[in-house]
Amino acid sequence: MRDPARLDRVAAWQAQAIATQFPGTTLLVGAPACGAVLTAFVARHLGLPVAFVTLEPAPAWHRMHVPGPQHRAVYVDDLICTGEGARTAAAFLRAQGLTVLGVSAWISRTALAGERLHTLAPPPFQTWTPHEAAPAGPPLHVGVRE
Ligand SMILES: O=C(O)c1cc(=O)[nH]c(=O)n1[C@@H]1O[C@H](COP(=O)(O)O)[C@@H](O)[C@H]1O
Repeated sequence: MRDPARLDRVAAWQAQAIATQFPGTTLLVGAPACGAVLTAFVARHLGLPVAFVTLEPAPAWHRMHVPGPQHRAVYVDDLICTGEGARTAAAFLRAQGLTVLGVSAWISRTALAGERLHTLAPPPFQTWTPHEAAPAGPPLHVGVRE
């Protein structure tokens, strides 16, 4: 999402969902790249600290914050597609001694069995074919898979 003000509105909604669905959360863990940006926005609404994971070449903490094992963490992302990233991250957090309360996302293609998943909107994804030229009217989705 390119507009920070709009991102913040969704982040506020996601923060409210996390407060309701995952009470007792002490840390938000952001997915790589855009997930990290989103997570910082969400955390600001909850007054919680953040940490970020990198998944390639192997799961690791981003050096900005290596949290202790006492945390009760929620993994935050915008979209869950195959669920592989979320699963890998959750396994990493547990291996680091943290308690994983669940995963919060906007929408997911998978139920993410074995993890507690909460999404802002129900499945399924709506998928668009990228357009080269503007269609007769909005919306125009360029290079977007989901
Ligand atoms: O840009 C992306 O990484 C991305 C593009 C897209 O169209 N769909 C999509 O799910 N993603 C990201 O891919 C990650 C989820 O992929 P899975 O690990 O397959 O569930 C999330 O971090 C999403 O933000």
